[in-house]
Amino acid sequence: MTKNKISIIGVPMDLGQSRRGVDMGPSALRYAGAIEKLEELKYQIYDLGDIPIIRPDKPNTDHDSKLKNLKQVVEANQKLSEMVDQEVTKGHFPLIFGGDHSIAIGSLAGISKHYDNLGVIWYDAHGDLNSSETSPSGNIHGMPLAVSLGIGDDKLTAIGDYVPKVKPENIVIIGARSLDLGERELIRNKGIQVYTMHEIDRLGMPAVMEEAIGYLQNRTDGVHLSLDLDGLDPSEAPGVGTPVIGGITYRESHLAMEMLEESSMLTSAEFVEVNPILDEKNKTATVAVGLMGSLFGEKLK
Ligand SMILES: NC(=[NH2+])NCCC[C@H](N)C(=O)O
Ligand SMILES: [Mn+2]
Ligand SMILES: [Mn+2]
Repeated sequence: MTKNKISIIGVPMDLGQSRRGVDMGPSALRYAGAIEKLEELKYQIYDLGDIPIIRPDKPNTDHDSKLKNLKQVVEANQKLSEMVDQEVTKGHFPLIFGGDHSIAIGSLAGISKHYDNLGVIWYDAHGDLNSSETSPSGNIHGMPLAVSLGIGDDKLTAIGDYVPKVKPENIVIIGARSLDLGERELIRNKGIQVYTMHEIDRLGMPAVMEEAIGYLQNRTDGVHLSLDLDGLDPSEAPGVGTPVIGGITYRESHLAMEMLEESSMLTSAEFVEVNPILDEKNKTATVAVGLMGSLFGEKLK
């Protein structure tokens, strides 16, 4: 990692989807020793705590767009984008703890204004490329990557006051195995680079990461890692709200993190979708903290 100051921001958000528990993700990650691990690796940690999320009395749906809890998701992401922006301005590495994946809207809004060509690695079973028209669920956690491309509800795309946040050719999706029809169409039309489980099985993780890193190195001036724990196989990361079998293994994920750290290209990261209520003895947060170790330079010898 090029920076030695890390700013941690927790986002206890579960309003981008319908299962309770993912709002406890930041606590679970802290409980699993995230801060201690990074301190061991000699980083200076600035823990900004968790941002307040206003929970409505009952889940609400926007009448025109069927999006769930739109108002609260917009407010939280606006706040997150401002905080992230400040930390990047200070020269710190922003590390965001989710929360459901809708928080990537705020992370990317805060980070990307500092780069001409921000690269994004989307490590996930899903594409999160839906809009209100294509979403099967109305869950905003299935939309953040589309929103960052400028596609979706104006209230979401306008966060941070500029559109779009990322260019399709600067995105690499890794681990996809559940893509809705509209998402596939968008991937095809925009030429987004996707390594599905098919490519990971066929080429192997080392070749996939080498290719992905080479691809981004040539075209970006910073790279954000958005790691959804459901990218991993649910046998190894069971504490997630939308598990999909046939995922990336723990070992492959460690290797991916190590290769990213060797590339020194990463400028920000987030770990999302940890749901301790659905978990087994905090296994998923523990896996996430292990991966953070590799991402930030922990070595076996
Ligand atoms: N971040 C996630 N876990 N996203 C899951 C999205 C699932 C589905 N594609 C949807 O739009 O509802
Ligand atoms: Mn996912
Ligand atoms: Mn996701």
